Amino acid sequence: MASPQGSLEFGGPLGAAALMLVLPATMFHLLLVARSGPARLLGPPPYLPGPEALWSPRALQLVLAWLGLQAALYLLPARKVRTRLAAARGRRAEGGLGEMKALSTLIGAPLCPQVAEGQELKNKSRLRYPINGFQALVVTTLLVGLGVSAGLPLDALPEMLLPLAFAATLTAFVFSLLLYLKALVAPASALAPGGNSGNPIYDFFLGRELNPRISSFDFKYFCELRPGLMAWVLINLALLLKEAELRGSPSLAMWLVNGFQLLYVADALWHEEAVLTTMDITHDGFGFMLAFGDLAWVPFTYSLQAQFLLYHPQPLGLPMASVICLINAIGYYVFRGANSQKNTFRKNPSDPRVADLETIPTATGRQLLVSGWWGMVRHPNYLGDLIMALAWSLPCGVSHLLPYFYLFYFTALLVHREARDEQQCLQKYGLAWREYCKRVPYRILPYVY
Ligand SMILES: NC(=O)C1=CN([C@@H]2O[C@H](COP(=O)(O)OP(=O)(O)OC[C@H]3O[C@@H](n4cnc5c(N)ncnc54)[C@H](OP(=O)(O)O)[C@@H]3O)[C@@H](O)[C@H]2O)C=CC1
Ligand SMILES: CC(C)CCC[C@@H](C)[C@H]1CC=C2C3=C(CC[C@@]21C)[C@@]1(C)CC[C@H](O)C[C@@H]1CC3
Repeated sequence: MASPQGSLEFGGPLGAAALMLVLPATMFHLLLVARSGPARLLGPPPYLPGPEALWSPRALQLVLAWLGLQAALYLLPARKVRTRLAAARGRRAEGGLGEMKALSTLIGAPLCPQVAEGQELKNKSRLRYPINGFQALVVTTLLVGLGVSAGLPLDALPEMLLPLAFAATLTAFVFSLLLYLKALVAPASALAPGGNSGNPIYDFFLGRELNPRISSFDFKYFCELRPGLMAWVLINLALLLKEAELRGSPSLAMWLVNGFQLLYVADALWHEEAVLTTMDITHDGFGFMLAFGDLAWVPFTYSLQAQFLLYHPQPLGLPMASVICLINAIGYYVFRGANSQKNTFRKNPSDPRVADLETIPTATGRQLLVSGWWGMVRHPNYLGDLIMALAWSLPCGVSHLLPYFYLFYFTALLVHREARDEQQCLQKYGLAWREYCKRVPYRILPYVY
């Protein structure tokens, strides 16, 4: 996508083409290396898989069935809410509270919005999004639990990771192609600020349409949080079950990795609405980068630590496990504290939890927080996320570099993301942003960066 200055990002068409080869190749390299004896991150892969090791119609069926299940969970409650909304609209005469009560009684949930509005679009309209990701996680957990107790061989999944990753990559590629074609007939107002350079390779990679939808089904929002994140924890669980089968019980290290990453995914789905303000939803088009990232990269590389532990068991004593839990808790505290503080402030600046914080006014009418978490560094949420990333790798010991891949990749991703966000904020807030940078000089790590 073009940066606010109009230059192309990610190294332009050449960079985009290279990334489209390097990212899937890296994912397959990691999958192969994690199960090899030496597990060397930087060495060559133990072997090059032939087509028979990659292609499996069954794996493709599983990937499509998984997407179908998640799509159904995304749609079903949303439809209910929409019809109920219509019913609730009929009760407007009762006033706002009456409407909320009617809604919550109908959906059997506490008083909480089940549909959220996104940021304002170019044409001044706002899209509506179902907020039912956490429910989808609960239902998926119940279904998987039922399946396993009925004999579903979840422990067979670790052996299928290679063909599953191939099927997910293929699906992401075909999906991105369809999205590219769909954008050809989309109105100009539906296109993303970037991803429309005129170069087909670059635009295919970045994505042309901002919020591709069919009816109320929003493809980008759906993919960002559900199939990939939930597949990640499902793969982790399958690896844990496989370890229990091989060694009698799961190791403490495997428990920690599963627990930490489940917390992270459940937290993301619990705070699903927050994703509506991320640059992925508000700024980036939906192309190969996000489709591959969401559907293949997240489940198959973010589960690397659990993959590593299955083939390379690591001793972990209780004292060290406690220290690692403390590191994860600190990371989560910073990550959640910072994200919630900003989200609360953006929703309602006079909320008592944030009303006392110091702010900088901007010409847009919005304010920037300059005390609290956002007065410590300019991206405290990234700092918390990185501390958690460290805690996810530590249970794997220090004998191998491989389980630290996520930490290295994530540092690079967040440094790059932070730079893109700075550019966008500078464009949005101008002098006020410069003032913020002067008052809060460090980006992610206090006194270092
Ligand atoms: N695990 C993974 O692979 C990934 C995880 N993440 C995580 O997702 C979360 C969301 O990250 P991301 O979408 O990058 O962006 P952020 O949540 O950091 O949001 C950045 C936006 O926040 C607003 N903002 C910045 N500074 C201030 C301030 N001082 N006061 C008020 N508002 C401010 C600006 O938007 P505005 O002013 O318009 O509100 C800015 O564009 C993070 O916790 C991140 O760590 C992100 C990417 C990948
Ligand atoms: C394939 C490339 C290397 C880039 C892919 C990037 C994607 C994997 C990430 C882009 C932004 C993401 C966010 C999350 C997951 C990873 C992707 C999709 C979260 C959902 C993770 C949980 C957090 O609580 C919110 C994040 C929002 C952004």
